[in-house]
Amino acid sequence: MKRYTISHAKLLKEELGLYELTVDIIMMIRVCKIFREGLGGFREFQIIASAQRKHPTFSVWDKKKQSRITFDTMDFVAEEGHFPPRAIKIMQKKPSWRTEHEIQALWTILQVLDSYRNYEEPMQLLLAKVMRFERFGRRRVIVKKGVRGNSFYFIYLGTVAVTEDDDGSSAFLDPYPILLRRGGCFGEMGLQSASIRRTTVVCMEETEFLVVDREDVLANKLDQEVQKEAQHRFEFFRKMDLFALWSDEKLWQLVVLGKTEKFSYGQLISKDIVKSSFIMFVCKGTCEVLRLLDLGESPSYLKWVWQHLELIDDRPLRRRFNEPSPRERFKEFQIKSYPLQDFSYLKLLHLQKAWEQEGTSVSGTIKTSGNSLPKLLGPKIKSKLAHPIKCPMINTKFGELPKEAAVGAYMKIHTVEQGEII
Ligand SMILES: Nc1ncnc2c1ncn2[C@@H]1O[C@@H]2COP(=O)(O)O[C@H]2[C@H]1O
Repeated sequence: MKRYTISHAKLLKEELGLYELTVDIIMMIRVCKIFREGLGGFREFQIIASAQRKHPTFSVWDKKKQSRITFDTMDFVAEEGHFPPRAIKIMQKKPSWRTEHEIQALWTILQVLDSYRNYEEPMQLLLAKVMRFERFGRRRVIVKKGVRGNSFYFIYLGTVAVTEDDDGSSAFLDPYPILLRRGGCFGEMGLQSASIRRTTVVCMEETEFLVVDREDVLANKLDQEVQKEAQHRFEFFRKMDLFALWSDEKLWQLVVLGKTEKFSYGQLISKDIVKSSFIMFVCKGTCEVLRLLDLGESPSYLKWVWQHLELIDDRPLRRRFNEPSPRERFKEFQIKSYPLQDFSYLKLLHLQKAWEQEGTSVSGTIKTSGNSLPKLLGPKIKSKLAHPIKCPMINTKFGELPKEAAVGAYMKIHTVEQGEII
């Protein structure tokens, strides 16, 4: 009995020791976490704090506390483009701890982001309530293809690339990676369900994000707003003739793949629609498709400009631009005049044989009009400006062109109406 009592006490002591050790470990983890968070904030401050401050701080004597309170004005100013430190501080708080006033302040700052403004105001305020701030360096993978994810990201500063590989390395080798910049967003599917990521997103430079986590979305009833918006998109597609034969299930798959974007009057939607990887449906309003007629890309414009400049400058015209020889142009014309596919090589062989048989020379039959200058303009310009012109030049495909003469014009080629597709 005695022996049993001793061993029981020993066991109890051992268990207590284990308990104390566990408590110590938990305590240490908590302390480390607090330090980490503190240092994170300090690092952000160091990055953001400007090197040249005029009147960075001022202090007042607090009578109650009998101590000096120091106030750093730079806390309220962000270095150009960075997320303001005051907003970072608000975003470090739990959503439920953020006051109405703070949410309103965040809402104002976030208006610079196009993708944020796309949402209706109630949704914008809810997002401001739950967002957290993150900053990551170049090459950091934010979302990994094939991995389940439940966060949605707004880009406040910097650039990310969307890639098909797992580690995002292809973005640094690809001459034309898919890039998302300030004001863009990605991972929106993570808001509706913890879905598998379709692509990898990697930072191309130091990038600042505002992140929305799914658990915060659910806790703050944001999912209802997201659902409302998705329902709206579903109804829009349902009315379109194009999807008349699609089942509801298929249409929902399309709905979750897309997002609604708003553009103001005169705002550029896409610089080169041919290179865009999106299909756009116009839900409201109209937009215009313009074609740029870049005169700098036109050899005849270049020739025309130089014809006029040579009159002033008195230099040989042909030296100025790399126009192909008439023979080359004729060959190219004959090749192009063949219909069907690109059998250029065979066509050229065939043509050469034909010329050999006929014993004709192509250059003999073509005359260039390049040296024939407009007679009327000549004397007038010459008499006005007898000295050579010095002006900044740009290099084009066909030779040098005075910078001022590198002009172009946009031509409207189509208007896309509500319910139509780009
Ligand atoms: N071609 C693309 N252009 C821009 N963004 C894309 C493209 N493909 C995927 N994405 C975004 O990259 C994200 C990767 O994670 P998700 O699949 O959750 O959501 C994806 C989209 O938000």
